[in-house]
Formats: sequence, C-alpha cells, structure tokens
Amino acid sequence: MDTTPELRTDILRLLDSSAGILFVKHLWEHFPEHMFIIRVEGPEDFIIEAVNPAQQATLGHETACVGKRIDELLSSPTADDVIANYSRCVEEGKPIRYEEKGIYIGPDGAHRSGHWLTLLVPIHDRSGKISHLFGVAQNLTELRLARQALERHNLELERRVAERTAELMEVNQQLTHLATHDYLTNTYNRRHLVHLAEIELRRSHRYDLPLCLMMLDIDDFKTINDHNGHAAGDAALREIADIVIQTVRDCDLVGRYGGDEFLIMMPETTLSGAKETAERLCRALQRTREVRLTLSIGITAREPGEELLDPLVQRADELLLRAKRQGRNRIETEVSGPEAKRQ
Ligand SMILES: Nc1nc2c(ncn2[C@@H]2O[C@H](COP(=O)(O)OP(=O)(O)OP(=O)(O)O)[C@@H](O)[C@H]2O)c(=O)[nH]1
Repeated sequence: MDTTPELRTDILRLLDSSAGILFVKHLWEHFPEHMFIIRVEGPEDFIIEAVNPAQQATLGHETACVGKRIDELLSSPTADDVIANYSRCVEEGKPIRYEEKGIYIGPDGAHRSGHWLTLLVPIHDRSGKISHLFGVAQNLTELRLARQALERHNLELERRVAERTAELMEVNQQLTHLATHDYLTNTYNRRHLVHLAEIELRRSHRYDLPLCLMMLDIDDFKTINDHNGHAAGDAALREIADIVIQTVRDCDLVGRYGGDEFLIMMPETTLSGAKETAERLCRALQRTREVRLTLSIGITAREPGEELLDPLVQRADELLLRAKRQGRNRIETEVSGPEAKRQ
C-alpha cells in the first residue's frame, strides 16, 4: 500500500501545528550543511543573526560571528563578494543561487579556504520589506579538491598519452623510412621505388606528360671492392647516391635498384633534358672523386600510351648494357614516337 500521500499530509499537519517549530528547530540543528540567517540593515549592511551548528563547527563558536557585520567578520575580498551577493538577493527580491569561495578563520584560529554552493532566500516582514536573508551553503571544498585532483590526473594522463603518441609516431616514421629506403645510400629501395614509379607513370599517362627513366651502373665497381675493400665500395656507393640526388630535380625519384645500379624516374622530362642531366651527373662525379670512377647510363622515354613500368625498365636496362658493351663511361638513349621526332 502506498503511504506517501498519508505521510505528506502528516508532515504538513505537523508543520502547521505547534510541534512544527520543533521540527524546524530539529532541521536547523542537525542539517549537515551551513544554514544562516542574515539581518538586512541597509543596502550594504548585513548582520549575522544566526548560524546553525554545522556552520558554527566551520567558523568557530556562535558568539564569534552572531551579531557581527559581514565586513567585521570576514576580510576583503571575501567580505566584498559575500556582501555583493546579499545585495543582489535584496535587489532581485527572489532566491538566488551562486558558487562562492573564500578564506575564513576556523575554530582553531587557522586560515582556511573553502568553496560553497549557496542558496539565498529573502524573507519579507509584514510590510513586505526584505528584513532577513535565509541561506543554505553546501560545502563544495572536498568535491572541488577531488575534482581538481582528477583534472590534474587527467592532464597528466593526456600529457603521457601525447608523449607516447609522439614517440610512436617517431618510431613509425623510422619504420616507414626503413621499409622504404635503402639502408646504405638512403635512396628509395627497389620495392618502394617501383611503387612510386608506377604511380608517376600512371599520372604521366593520364595527363599525357613526358617522362624518362634512367638506369645507371658504376663501371668496374668490382675493382673498388677488390682493391680498396668492401667499406670503400660502400662509401663510393653512398657518395654516388649523394651526387645523383644533388644533380637531379627534387621531384625525380631516385632508388637503388640493386648492387651498384640506380634507377631514376624523371617526371615531366624529355629525353634531351634527361640526357643533359646525365651528362651533368658524369661531370659532377669527375669533379668530386679523386679515384676515377665512371658511369654507364641508359635512358628511355615513355612512349605514347605507355603506362606499364616493366617495358620501360627493360628498355633502360638494355640501353645500359649497350653502354657497357660499347666501352662504358657512356650515355645511351633511345626513343620512338613523337619524342624521337623532337630529338
Ligand atoms: N661495397 C659494396 N659492393 C657491392 C654492394 N652491392 C653489390 N656490390 C658489388 O658491386 C659489384 C658489381 O659488380 P658488377 O656489376 O658485376 O660489375 P662491375 O665491376 O661494376 O663492372 P661493370 O658493371 O661491368 O662495369 C660486385 O662486386 C658486388 O659485390 C654493396 O652494397 N656494397
């Protein structure tokens, strides 16, 4: 059986009766949050009329505050804020709710800071004038401290996640670099070069742009290894890769195709342009190296309609072999279609 209506009626009847005052007194004494009554003396003149035991426990003995003006009890700026809120409640003539914080002196005489959610209700006298303010202040200090600790903890977590993410991104970049580059020369490795070259070739086909493929091989490289050691051979490979990268355009794709062989894809480049670059490369090599080292180079151009990489690579390789057969230190080019007419 639902007893709620019955109970409600009983409580209302109790409040109406003379026992109601005991009920309110019981509430006042045992309510765990601050309850207080303020006498309104003037626009900014407020006197503490009563504080409940919960508030006394925070602020010290009743006699320490009852009968005192707010600005006698609290120092600035806490007192200013309290008075401003009381004045607002009087001006608006209706209950207001606000958060407040301040420094107060506890029962032990020590200064403490607190944070409250306060509800202020104006009380009117018979003439309708606001004579008192009734306040209930819920102490949020612990909650605030817990929230601040949680926020600090969250910030720390976010910082750690960001730090870890940055580390992972760096490792990821390193892994990507390792997976796409030749460890010795830092040019693209064969697999990645082929991947990029296929994309570039499709783009050239789509927009009908010129494109050249250059394959180069160091002449008699074996003798460097044999005479000067493998480390000298490695150093020569690195040096040649650097010279190639410095000589070609930024958009050209340079990769080590295998051993002492490099492949260079040159987008938007005609055969004559690619040949000029190859000549520049050979000259740069002569200038740079004390040990005489030459290159054999084969260059082919994309034929109209051509969009597959293998035939291009095959042609460049054949031209390279032709350069080797014809005495090394040579650049061999070959082209058909419109590019041939431009030569
Ligand atoms: N130091 C070093 N040598 C390598 C590397 N990869 C391949 N080689 C050597 O490069 C040499 C390639 O020789 P080949 O291509 O057969 O011939 P070559 O001596 O260059 O002569 P031609 O190409 O005919 O002019 C071999 O001795 C390989 O061992 C490498 O990463 N480091």
